[in-house]
Amino acid sequence: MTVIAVPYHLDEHLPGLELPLAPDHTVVADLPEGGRWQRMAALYEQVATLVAEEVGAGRVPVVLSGDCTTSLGVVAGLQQAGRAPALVWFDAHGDVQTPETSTSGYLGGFPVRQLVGGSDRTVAEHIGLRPVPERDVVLVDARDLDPAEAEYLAGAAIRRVPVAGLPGVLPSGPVYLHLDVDVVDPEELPGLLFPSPDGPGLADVTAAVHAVLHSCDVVAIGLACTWHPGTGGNRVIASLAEELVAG
Ligand SMILES: NC(=[NH2+])NCCC[C@H](N)C(=O)O
Repeated sequence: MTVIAVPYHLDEHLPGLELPLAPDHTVVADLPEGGRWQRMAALYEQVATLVAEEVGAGRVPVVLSGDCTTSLGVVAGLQQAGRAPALVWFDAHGDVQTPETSTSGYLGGFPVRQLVGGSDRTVAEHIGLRPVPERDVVLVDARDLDPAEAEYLAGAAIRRVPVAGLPGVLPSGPVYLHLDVDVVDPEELPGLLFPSPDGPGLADVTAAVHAVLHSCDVVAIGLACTWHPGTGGNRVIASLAEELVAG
């Protein structure tokens, strides 16, 4: 394992973001002037390069960031290293928005759709990210879907399961395990940017993550620390984060 910190929320540097693990590497980039996706593309290019190097050296990167879009760089890095992964994506949200369908305009609601080849293509084109087939994507507990997301998922090959339904759908090849902490019920994890009620508890999420780590060939992990800085999420999530590096 190797812990990589990317202390950003989208293109915004958050040097004070509390992370639940001490990093071996921290990615900080001089981002160009320009559109937000162009700025994020410059950041994720560095993430991809570092992930590819670490994977090439036989290590499993655990990438900590403040959002879910950093996953674009992680998956591109895995592809560069010859380990094109399936995705097991824990998140309260679907993250399958597009510029046309998003009513909030929140760019952090796009990354799964970008990973399967849709939505805004700026980052994918800049860093050479190839589409992950929809059938290789499992959304775990995406309980908070916008109407356009529900409509898209109803016609897509992406699978969606509750935490307890995971054992039946685990992929057999290399896996990128993504964990947006907002999958956890907000009663147990206050301070989330996008709290979504009625989620699984921390113990159930930890058990499910443990099962993925032990049943799949997990080649990289992304931990999206989507909390407001200063709200103590890093402490609540500490034992779950330790589980990720224990492997
Ligand atoms: N992974 C997340 N926290 N995503 C938040 C997305 C919220 C909402 N679905 C939107 O697109 O605006």
